[in-house]
Amino acid sequence: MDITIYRSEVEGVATPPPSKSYTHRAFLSSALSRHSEIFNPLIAEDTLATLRCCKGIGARFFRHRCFEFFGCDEIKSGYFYVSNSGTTLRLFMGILSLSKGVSVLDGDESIRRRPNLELAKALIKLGAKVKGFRDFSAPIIVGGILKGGCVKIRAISSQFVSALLFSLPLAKFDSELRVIDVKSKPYIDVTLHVLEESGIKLEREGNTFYIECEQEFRLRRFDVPADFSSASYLIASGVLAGRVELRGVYDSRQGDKAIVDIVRSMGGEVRWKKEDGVLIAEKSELEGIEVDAGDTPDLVPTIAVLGAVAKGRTVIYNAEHLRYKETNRIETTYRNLKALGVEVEKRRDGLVIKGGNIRGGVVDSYGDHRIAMAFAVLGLVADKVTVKNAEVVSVSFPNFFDVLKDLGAKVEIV
Ligand SMILES: O=C(O)C1=C[C@@H](OP(=O)(O)O)[C@@H](O)[C@H](O)C1
Ligand SMILES: C=C(OP(=O)(O)O)C(=O)O
Repeated sequence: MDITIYRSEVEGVATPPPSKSYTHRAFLSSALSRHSEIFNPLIAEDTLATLRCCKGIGARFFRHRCFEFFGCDEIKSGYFYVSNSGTTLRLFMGILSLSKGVSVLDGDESIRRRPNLELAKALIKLGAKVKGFRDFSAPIIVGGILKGGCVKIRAISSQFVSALLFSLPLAKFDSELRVIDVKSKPYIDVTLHVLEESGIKLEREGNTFYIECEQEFRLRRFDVPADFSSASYLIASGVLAGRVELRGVYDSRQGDKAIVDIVRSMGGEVRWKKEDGVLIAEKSELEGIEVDAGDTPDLVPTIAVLGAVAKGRTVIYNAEHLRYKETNRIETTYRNLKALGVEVEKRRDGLVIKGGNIRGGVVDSYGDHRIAMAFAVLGLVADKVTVKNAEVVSVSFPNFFDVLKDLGAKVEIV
């Protein structure tokens, strides 16, 4: 499906979808706990993949006013299809290595390109059996049993650390996990938050985690907060093209709440009344800035489109890990900016964007939800932008185009 966004003003109230990262973790913890209730989870393709995998390991759940879970007695092995979701793949690599049987994990074309080498090596060192192609990209075969112990991991993805933090509390022996060169750190805090709520005990000294063995997950209830990566597209719409008031946006441990400070430092008018969960973004003149994206890789497409409109240069650095996402986002962001006439330079660890000159044109999501949403927002201030393969928004924000339309954007299915 291709979608055209015409230059238009936005004005109104919207509610961003629930957090994808929190939903994955809350579902997984519920699948490992006896009985729990998850309120306001994100229902989108990535989190449906996690739900399917939860069912695969033996959990049962019912959807009524919330998701009510009855966790598995023992972790079942089998065939697990994670669709497009890297988080699901990594979390379940850890969990399935606790099962006696042999499992196969696979996903779509994009998942098959994403590397899992360091996680596979750590799991093998701790007693699991893992087999896969070069870089241990999917399809991967995972078998037990993860025993625990000491391991050091170079974390080009924080998801490797999250996978170990979720699985090692169920291992037979205590573990010591030393993490080096970690990227996307705040996602580890999100993991620790859900583990705390699940009654899991672990100690942290800097980048080393000490994890007790043979623990029990005891999540009872979890309320999923709004997603700040998804909110970033709506905030960007407000500062570029009118006024957007977001509701239900309370504070949480998501690193991507940094979008508020990033937009402010570009000169954007954003007010966040945390206690009320209200965030207002209003049209402003933006100026280019330098952004360290080490902790917030998912914000990069949003920052890049803001940089394309801002006066002066926007430099995004410390973002090598963008190469290992749904697409190589340094490349796909670069290509789309070029297609819209923006002056942009690719670097090993990011992008340099000279803002100001955008023309309409055709861009491609390349099958990446964040690229589709960020470039749709740019359409609000260009003559006319067509986003090819825009249906991928279903991965994290299924009603994105409806929300944009309700805010007044001119959106047309081509
Ligand atoms: O754990 C998570 O929920 C995520 C971690 C991040 O990935 P990396 O740690 O691989 O950078 C982020 O990009 C992804 O969208 C979600
Ligand atoms: C990279 C992302 O997710 P995942 O790693 O779970 O595929 C994302 O949502 O931008």
